[in-house]
Amino acid sequence: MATPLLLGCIADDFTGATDLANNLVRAGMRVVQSIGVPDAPIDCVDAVVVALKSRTIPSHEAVTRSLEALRWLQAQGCRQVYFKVCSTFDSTPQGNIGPVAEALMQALDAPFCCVTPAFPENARTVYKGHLFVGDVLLSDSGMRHHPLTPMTDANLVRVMQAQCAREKVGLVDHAVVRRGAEAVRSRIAALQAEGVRFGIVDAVADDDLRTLGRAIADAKLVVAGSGVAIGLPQNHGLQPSASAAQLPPAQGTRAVVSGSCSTATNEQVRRFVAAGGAAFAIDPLRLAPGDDVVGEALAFHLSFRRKPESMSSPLLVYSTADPDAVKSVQTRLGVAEAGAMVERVLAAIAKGLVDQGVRQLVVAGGETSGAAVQALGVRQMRIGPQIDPGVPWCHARATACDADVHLALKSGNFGGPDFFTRAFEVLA
Ligand SMILES: Nc1ncnc2c1ncn2[C@@H]1O[C@H](COP(=O)(O)OP(=O)(O)O)[C@@H](O)[C@H]1O
Ligand SMILES: O=C(O)[C@@H](O)C(=O)COP(=O)(O)O
Repeated sequence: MATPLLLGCIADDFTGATDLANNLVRAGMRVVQSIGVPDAPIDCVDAVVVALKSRTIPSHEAVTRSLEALRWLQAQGCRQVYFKVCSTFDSTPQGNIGPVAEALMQALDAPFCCVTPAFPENARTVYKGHLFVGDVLLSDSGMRHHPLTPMTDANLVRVMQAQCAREKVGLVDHAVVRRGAEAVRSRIAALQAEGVRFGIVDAVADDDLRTLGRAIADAKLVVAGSGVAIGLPQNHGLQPSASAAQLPPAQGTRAVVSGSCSTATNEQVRRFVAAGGAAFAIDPLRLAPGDDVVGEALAFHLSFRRKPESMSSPLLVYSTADPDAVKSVQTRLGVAEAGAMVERVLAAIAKGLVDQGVRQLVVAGGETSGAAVQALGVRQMRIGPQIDPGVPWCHARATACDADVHLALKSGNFGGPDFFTRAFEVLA
């Protein structure tokens, strides 16, 4: 057997997985991200992040897939399990955070589990159990318009409790966290004595996450955004390391495929187009009757590349739209149907672009990234330099295209407004 893993991670989407892997790498762990459950042991790593696409699938399927990932991680001797969820707690009233967390807790026989999406570096903070995105409550942020997981309640104790069938949810509030790891452990013991088994943990700064990391050094399970990752490698004496971020030199041409409709992505698309970037817009209403939009996008790309001055410029293909436009498409096509149809088309375009020579590809959107990475036939990703908090460049074999590619999977609300141009500068 390979060396036992220090940390086994299960991420509910692919951008979330790279976000977590990025924070672990920066805090000094050797990490491999696997797309789905690996089929063989992975040697010389401290942590493996198993990326699932389980955020919006039916709960029972999310539970089954997460338990499969858990069994593999347990077979690698992992000591602690990290269920990575979104920093905006993206979920539906049915789950899947609660059902998966309960199933993992039961399978691990974990007596208690801390839960926090806090990621202060990306302006996600939790105070009195309420999640803030920047200066506003989650329910007042752009997340209330998310196409698949609109978030309309910022009270995470209430949101988590509504998704749990068995366990009670309590709060480890900031007054406790501020007093240090011992105080957090005492609060956990007090909650357990009351029969509470999940604790939403307040965190408004990185120091709070480091405190939490120390407090849960021996915990079997943690449910969190990527923020808690900064506090776990320290428990194994690991120090931040720069060498973990080296990737092979970048080659080929550049492209961005965007299916995210989040506020940050809308602004990134707007900036790119306003600056004169080459862009192909997808109208979802043309997909239902079966128009060959994939063929049109790829023909557009080929004609763009015929211009010699275009060789180093990225091409953008996007379905990104504002909340009103998304709503109108969903009314015509159905929410799930529209999402799945757009994902399928963008994934086919991503594969087609790599077949046409793109080797540096940014994909915006968690579900979109999941679909694209599966279409490319990627099995494992090496984590490289960070572009913006939560988004690293990665390097992978795209088996479906018989090519090596640099990939950046951008979470919807991550990245600065000029992300679609600056990402490539970081790689160069
Ligand atoms: N114009 C559109 N109308 C309706 N749905 C869309 C449109 N563009 C993208 N979608 C769908 O919205 C969802 C966006 O989710 P995702 O890719 O996870 O982005 P984010 O990271 O911003 O949450 C996907 O299922 C995608 O196919
Ligand atoms: O924690 C986060 O916010 C991200 O890692 C993440 O999971 C975002 O999901 P998407 O916005 O669907 O990309």
